[in-house]
Amino acid sequence: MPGFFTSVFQWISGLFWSKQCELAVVGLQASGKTSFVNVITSGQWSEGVVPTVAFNFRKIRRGNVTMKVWDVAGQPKFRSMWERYCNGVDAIVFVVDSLDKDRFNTARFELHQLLGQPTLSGVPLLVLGNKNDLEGCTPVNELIKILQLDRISDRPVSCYSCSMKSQHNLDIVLEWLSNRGH
Ligand SMILES: Nc1nc2c(ncn2[C@@H]2O[C@H](COP(=O)(O)OP(=O)(O)OP(=O)(O)O)[C@@H](O)[C@H]2O)c(=O)[nH]1
Ligand SMILES: [Mg+2]
Repeated sequence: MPGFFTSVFQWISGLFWSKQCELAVVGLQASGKTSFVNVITSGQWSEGVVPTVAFNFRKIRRGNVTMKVWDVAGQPKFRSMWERYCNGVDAIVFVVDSLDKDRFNTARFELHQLLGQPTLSGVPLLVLGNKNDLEGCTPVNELIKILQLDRISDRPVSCYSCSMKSQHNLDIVLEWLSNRGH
């Protein structure tokens, strides 16, 4: 019986507290953006993802939160599209391969170039240092320095080390995202 009351309470509170959250997921190619979207959509990890061409759009429901997700391609020829998909979202998710040290400078350049767009002023930013299941990954405090996240002062910024493969830290990532809903 308590279970019945709990679920009725959850249903009623869902009517009042249901939220919408629109996200754009960007970052260099092969950082794990599509893997992130797959895992939060279906809870399923799969090695067999193909590079995204242009973008994918997904709509998912997690508890009382409905998320609309733009998964944008990361290859150089697609990066000029990032601003268009980030415009008007509740949060930008920037995914970094935390092992790919050779491309950290490029990731920092592309991130700050994007955030400098006047249309994106104030949009909250979540940076994910992905692939922390692999040995040699860069810890979150180093990523914050390398990507110069401490210099961003015009918006809320968070950074987590995580893994789509092991799903480490995805609970706090989802919690952060649900708090961006309206
Ligand atoms: N070990 C490990 N591999 C991962 C993880 N996340 C993604 N990968 C692998 O990284 C590769 C690229 O993943 P994608 O999700 O396609 O990357 P993407 O950022 O969507 O790439 P583009 O669509 O080209 O921009 C794939 O081989 C994934 O299996 C992770 O957390 N751990
Ligand atoms: Mg992709």
